Amino acid sequence: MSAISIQSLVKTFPPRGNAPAVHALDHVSFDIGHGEFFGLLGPNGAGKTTLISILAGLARASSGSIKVHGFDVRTDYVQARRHLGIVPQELVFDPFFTVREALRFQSGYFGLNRNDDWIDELLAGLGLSDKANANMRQLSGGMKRRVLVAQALVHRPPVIVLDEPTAGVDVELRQTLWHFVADLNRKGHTVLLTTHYLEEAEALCHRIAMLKKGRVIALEKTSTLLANATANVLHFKTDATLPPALAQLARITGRMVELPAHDPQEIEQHLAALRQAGVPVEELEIRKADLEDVFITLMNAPSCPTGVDAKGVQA
Ligand SMILES: Nc1ncnc2c1ncn2[C@@H]1O[C@H](COP(=O)(O)OP(=O)(O)OP(=O)(O)O)[C@@H](O)[C@H]1O
Repeated sequence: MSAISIQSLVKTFPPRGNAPAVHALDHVSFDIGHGEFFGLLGPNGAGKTTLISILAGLARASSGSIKVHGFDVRTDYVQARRHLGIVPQELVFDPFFTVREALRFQSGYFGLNRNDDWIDELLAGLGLSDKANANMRQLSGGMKRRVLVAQALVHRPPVIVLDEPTAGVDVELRQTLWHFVADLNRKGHTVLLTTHYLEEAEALCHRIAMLKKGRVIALEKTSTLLANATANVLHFKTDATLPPALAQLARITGRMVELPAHDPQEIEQHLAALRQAGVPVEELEIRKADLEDVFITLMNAPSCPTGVDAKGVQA
């Protein structure tokens, strides 16, 4: 039995006014094993939040199923929910509670009345001990996010779901959060993470599913995705405009240009094309491809799933 099992999940939002129907999830299937740190990646609108909303019981699938520790999130909601700790993307909280009251209230929701020892442990682990009696509305955005993490964990769920937990969060909180979550994972908790920070996904996730327009287009170990990637990236800065053939391949951030290259010959071809177009380059270096390169290559490729068959089932 898997920690999370997703079978041919479909979510279609019906047409509204002039807007056509949206196929937010199109036969998504994958399993997450016990103790895995699993990344769900995809561009805006790929379907990540829709999938997590169905998992959390906040939205209903059009067809297909999700099970948590064998419990169907629809037909066995209470049991499925007990096994899940969900850290939502949005900062939702009751402004009138103190931090401790919010955590006690959430504990009560799961029938846990004497939970203060665990609440104290959570507060300490998340650097919140000195905020225990602060009112929620007095906390900074980053502190509120820490409380949301603690809230998700009050009932010691074996599966933790984090929906973009580091969006708009400073470096220090990111580090605290990752240290804390990685530790929980080492202790055996399963983690499902969605993030737009691919460096974090590369560093933390054992396995990754990439969604594009509601379909799984890659489902692999992180190491396999990286090993199969374009071998090298030509990295440089320039003020000039690239010739169109190169611009099409490049990732351009301000003055910084990154060009994927499969082999030394292709690096030489790129350099020759730049010389021919009179593009001056500064700080030229060649580096190994990272997860962001893999992500961009897969998202720009015509539909060609990696590690999945046509129905989204793992090979
Ligand atoms: N309530 C809704 N009604 C109609 N369409 C919706 C609704 N919620 C989401 N969608 C659409 O479903 C698709 C998937 O959206 P979703 O929010 O799941 O993507 P996402 O991968 O989480 O994106 P992001 O990274 O921006 O959070 C999008 O096209 C979105 O516009």
